[in-house]
Amino acid sequence: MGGIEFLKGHGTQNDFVLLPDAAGRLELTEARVAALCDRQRGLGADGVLRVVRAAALDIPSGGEWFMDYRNADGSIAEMCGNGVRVFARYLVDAGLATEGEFVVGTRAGDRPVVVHPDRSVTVGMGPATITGTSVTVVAGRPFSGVAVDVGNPHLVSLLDDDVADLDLRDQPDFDHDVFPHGVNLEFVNRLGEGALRMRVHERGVGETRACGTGTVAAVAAALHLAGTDTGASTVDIPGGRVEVTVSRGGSTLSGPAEIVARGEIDEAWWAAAGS
Ligand SMILES: N[C@H](CCC[C@H](N)C(=O)O)C(=O)O
Repeated sequence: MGGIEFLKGHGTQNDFVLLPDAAGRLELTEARVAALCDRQRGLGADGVLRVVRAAALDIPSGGEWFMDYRNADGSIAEMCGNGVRVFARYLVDAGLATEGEFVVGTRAGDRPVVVHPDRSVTVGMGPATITGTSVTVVAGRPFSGVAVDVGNPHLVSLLDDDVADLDLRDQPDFDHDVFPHGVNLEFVNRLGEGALRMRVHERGVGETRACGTGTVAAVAAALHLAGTDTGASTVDIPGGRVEVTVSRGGSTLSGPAEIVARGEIDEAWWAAAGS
């Protein structure tokens, strides 16, 4: 009995299980996503990227393919920047898209991508909108932050203390009135002109080694605090380095994307994991 095709990939060590499912037939329950992402019981990942034709979902999209992103806890998020890079990489490797420019559909809207010959990918990340300020509490210490909407919600705290010293093992507290649907929390050091360092505690996942939408939020927040809304920066995350640009017209994220493996999920495991 055949299994269910999957691939494993990552963008700056933010890792994903990809599920080719052109017709959208897989029953992707929260329980199944959580079991797939479990690093002992399942394949292990920060999230799942279902690869489905936009037409199969009746979602108006300028792109042929839609990225159905799920967080490791099974929750749905509007957008995943590192995920789009890996998704685009897969489409080109699978011959479903041509290297160069094309569009990927997401819950946050269409996202133009450029898959470069060196296997890196640039994503048009849309607007990064400053929506206010709020506070987060990490291991008893409060930090003020800038709220940024990148299609998904972020709170960016710029610190003088080295972000390496933060204990992010537990979910930092945040204001649920400001973020009723949860929030991704970024902690950032300025390294100098056009260079940031960041760690992130992701909504629906926990601390990850990278967060694409989070790096865009971090650059937008740093620019805002410097009194502008346009600029570019590298962002060093535990999983590597990305390049971000932010302007009034939108934002871009550039970085590596790798497909690591492909295989089959056991049908009996899939059935049992679903409930
Ligand atoms: N955890 C995020 C989604 C994934 C974001 C991150 N993996 C990225 O690369 O943007 C959220 O719930 O909004």
